[in-house]
Amino acid sequence: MILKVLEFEFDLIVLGAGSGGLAAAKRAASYGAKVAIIEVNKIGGTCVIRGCVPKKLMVYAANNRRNMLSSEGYGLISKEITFESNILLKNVREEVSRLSVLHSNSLKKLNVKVFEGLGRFLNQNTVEVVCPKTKNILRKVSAKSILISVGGKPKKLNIPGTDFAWTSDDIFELKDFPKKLLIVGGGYIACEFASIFKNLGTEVTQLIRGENLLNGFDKDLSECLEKSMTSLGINLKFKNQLKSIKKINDGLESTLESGSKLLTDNILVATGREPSLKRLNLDTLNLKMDGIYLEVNELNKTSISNIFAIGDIVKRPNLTPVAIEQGRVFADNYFAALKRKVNYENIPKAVFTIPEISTVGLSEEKANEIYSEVNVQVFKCNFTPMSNTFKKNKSKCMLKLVVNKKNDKVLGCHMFGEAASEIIQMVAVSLNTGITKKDFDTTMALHPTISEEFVTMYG
Ligand SMILES: Cc1cc2nc3c(=O)[nH]c(=O)nc-3n(C[C@H](O)[C@H](O)[C@H](O)COP(=O)(O)OP(=O)(O)OC[C@H]3O[C@@H](n4cnc5c(N)ncnc54)[C@H](O)[C@@H]3O)c2cc1C
Ligand SMILES: NC(=O)c1ccc[n+]([C@@H]2O[C@H](COP(=O)([O-])OP(=O)(O)OC[C@H]3O[C@@H](n4cnc5c(N)ncnc54)[C@H](O)[C@@H]3O)[C@@H](O)[C@H]2O)c1
Repeated sequence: MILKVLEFEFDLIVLGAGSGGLAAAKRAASYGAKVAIIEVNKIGGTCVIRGCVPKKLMVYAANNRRNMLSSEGYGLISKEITFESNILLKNVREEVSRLSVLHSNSLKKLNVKVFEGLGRFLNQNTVEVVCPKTKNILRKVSAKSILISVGGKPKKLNIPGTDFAWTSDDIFELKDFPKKLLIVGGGYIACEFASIFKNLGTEVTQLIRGENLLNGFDKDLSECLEKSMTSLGINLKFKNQLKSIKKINDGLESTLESGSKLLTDNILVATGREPSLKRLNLDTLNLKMDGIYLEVNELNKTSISNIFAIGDIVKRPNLTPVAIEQGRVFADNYFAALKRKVNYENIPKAVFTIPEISTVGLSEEKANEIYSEVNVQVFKCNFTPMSNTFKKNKSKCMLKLVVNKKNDKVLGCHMFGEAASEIIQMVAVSLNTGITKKDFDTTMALHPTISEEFVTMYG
């Protein structure tokens, strides 16, 4: 019997040109694979277009204004600081477009074929590209393997008037900042935008369903952030929920579970994200699911052997570096037989509030749960950083090490304060090599810095 070898137009189709998809397409093409990438929006995905990058640029704006407002003690006196939000928003959009073009150009250089439109499955080797507006089918594309990297979208609240509220996607389309804003949620996006808007002059109320900010982070971090946000004048309302939204003249009236009402210009709902799988026509494939996520094995292979999935559609930390690494590891294994695995240990995380939060490894609570409280030792210090000496706002910083008493291994490192994210990136390297508390103690301090406290903390 002669087996017929199927001919496909491409070696790989990548669905979605975001953090993961771009990384995988570029790496696969660098091995000589014939790659097509399908994108329904701008090239770049959530991180570049409506996530990490535009958000961080806004954080820089907020940080600058905060410093300008509190620099009199340093002899820096500015009579009036006006914030033209339209300028910031326009500049951010221009930068994002520039980065999108850079990504497109690098795809071109690598001979990756870009199809603009919505990709959806016809079968396990074929995808059709559809115009999202007219729904016309533009093209059919086939490949030996397909990588799904379509990312996620914000969850909406199922309450009356929900469509009046913004999600994070809408923030980057604004022409101006609102004067009064209600933010719903206590996670990453809610805290980051509460900090951005408040530091740029908006009156902010934040509504949190639970008792703490940033559930799952070390308790000391969430407590530090709560104190700092309160002292900044953010109105934090815990153990309350949004029940309905009504449009009143130019504003929005929110009714809360407690019965009280709030009038603001706008509402930002930041209550989590979900995989964006609905438009892929996945019913034709019957892929196995893991709850709302696609089920994959450790090589990111789905239940169909030539289809892979990475990024925010799989049940792993939904962060850009994770999506990028999954994309690269997929391409290294599939196109260069490298036998690599993604290392999910000690993923550093940061919440870009002002001051910011960063963390790597186990929280004190998680370490106690795993190793039992008697085996865990905590080293912690709180102090006012020198940079705040002449400032009115004397925000403190907090540094913490969680150590396994039995073998002296550092299990977790947490920080609240300026440059916390920059510092924790380096600590993550050390944790991955199994650093002990003694290694910290025998490292010379760099003075005067905030991070020197990490090597001078004694129990
Ligand atoms: C406001 C915000 C701030 C964030 N800040 C950070 C941060 O500071 N640090 C960090 O590490 N992470 C951050 N993240 C998370 C990070 O952006 C995501 O984890 C990351 O972008 C996921 O990459 P991905 O490749 O899975 O998907 P995405 O980057 O979302 O890319 C998916 C792409 O697929 C496209 N697509 C969807 N469906 C189809 C289809 N059917 N056909 C064709 N194309 C399709 C989409 O248009 C999109 O471009 C943030 C997220 C948000 C929302
Ligand atoms: N700095 C960063 O790395 C960064 C920044 C932004 C987003 N992200 C990524 O994007 C993801 C999504 O961010 P996010 O802030 O939307 O999600 P999140 O999971 O961090 O926080 C969601 C918040 O909404 C609350 N919530 C959920 N359902 C609710 C409901 N029905 N009513 C009221 N509150 C509700 C949760 O208790 C939680 O406080 C993050 O988990 C993270 O992976 C990362």
